Amino acid sequence: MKTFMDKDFMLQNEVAKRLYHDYAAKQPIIDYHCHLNPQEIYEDKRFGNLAEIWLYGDHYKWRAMRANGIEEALVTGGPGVEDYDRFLAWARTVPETLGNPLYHWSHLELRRYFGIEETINEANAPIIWEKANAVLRSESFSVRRLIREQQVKVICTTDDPTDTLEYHLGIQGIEDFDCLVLPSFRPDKGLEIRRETFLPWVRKLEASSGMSVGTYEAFLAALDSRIDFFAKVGCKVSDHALDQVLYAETSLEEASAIYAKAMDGEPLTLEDERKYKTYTLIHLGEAYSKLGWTMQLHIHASRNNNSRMFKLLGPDTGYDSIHDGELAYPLTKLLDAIDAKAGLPRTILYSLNPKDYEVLGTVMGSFQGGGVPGKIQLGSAWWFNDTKDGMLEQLNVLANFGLLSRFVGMLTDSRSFLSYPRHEYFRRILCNMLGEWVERGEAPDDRELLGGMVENICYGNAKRYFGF
Ligand SMILES: O=C(O)[C@@H](O)[C@H](O)[C@H](O)C(=O)CO
Repeated sequence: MKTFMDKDFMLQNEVAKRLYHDYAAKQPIIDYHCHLNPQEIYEDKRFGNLAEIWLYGDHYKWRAMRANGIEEALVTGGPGVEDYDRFLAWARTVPETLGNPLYHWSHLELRRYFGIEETINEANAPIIWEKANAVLRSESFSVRRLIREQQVKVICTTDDPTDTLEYHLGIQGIEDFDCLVLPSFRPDKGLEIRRETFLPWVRKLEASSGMSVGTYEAFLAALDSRIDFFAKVGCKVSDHALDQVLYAETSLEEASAIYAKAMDGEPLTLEDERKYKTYTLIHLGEAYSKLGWTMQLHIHASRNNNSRMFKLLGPDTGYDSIHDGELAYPLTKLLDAIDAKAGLPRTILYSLNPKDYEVLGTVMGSFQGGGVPGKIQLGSAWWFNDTKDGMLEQLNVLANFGLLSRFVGMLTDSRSFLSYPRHEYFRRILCNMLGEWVERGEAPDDRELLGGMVENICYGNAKRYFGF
């Protein structure tokens, strides 16, 4: 019987062990999509205790705690609730998460950052709390030190077009920090024309660009000016949440009239939204293509389902789920329209719904080319799918429908600085899958072929693909 989480964790054969230890483990990390706060990197934040760094923003853990019957005050905090109380509630929950990646991630994080090998449970909570906090209090434990020690070479945060990017600019001036911290252009609030956030956001765009937004064409010009600003700060990636993929044939005149209705506070129909989003996304896709940026499309999330808790806690607090909806038709039409305008940019297609993988795996093939290896990517197993089974499913679909060897690999998509072991988790799963192919005689035991593939998927492909 294998020891829990030893050096060969999740590596079930000799080829897998060799591929991981000799190739994957040595590769630096490019985390091209996450939700880390650039201000905390710039200020080199230190953390007061394990609850602060582990529980303050991680809605993955919050969901598990709620499912375990932990009262909300101990999940997201409340009057009179001490940090240790929250940590103890999490320590009580971890044993119940066995089978969920949180069990593996939590133990990996204690090992990798704190050298703690105790099993997480209520009995061990005091010693874990004491040991981890002693490390957190040490002079060397800061955000930038964490990033450096994990060999993270690129971080792409998720940023609103109206953001000043002051901290990204500030980080560029830090001499002894060799990690690129780049913004990602995420204009969701400028696309959601039927939401109450739209008009206030347009005013923010007007202020941040210093440009008029009185007409739709002026709005697009203001957006373009923010794209240019982001590019000057080093941005190479855009990102869109397409909770539903909408497409409708339209024109500048129609989109302009819809924008004018929105600016006058008039109600819009779903058809209006389809047309507005279509024209705006085509415009943005053309801009991304001209800049050589990568366009990420995050499809089929159902967000903030619990309206009662949304009012209390806001977005990204663990009340989301997998959405479904029409995909093949609107997505192929949208991608084709962008491609016809200026050639599709490098595009990564993520879906939160694994039933979409085969559709995405074949849609990819309709738009490859331009001399760019892996130009269109099937995005890594996202959010609820970044489990062992979910990662294997995405890797197998990509291998069956496209070129696994050209995959740009894993990302953390996290708000926590302790999440880089998710890359290790992915790398171990990838190496074990390839090792199993060799063990079954389905792949040659060719060190150069397999080792090179592993190094590329872990790091090399992303470095070349994004142009970091
Ligand atoms: O980028 C997104 O929209 C999602 O990843 C979302 O931010 C979610 O809260 C998340 O981070 C899941 O890992």
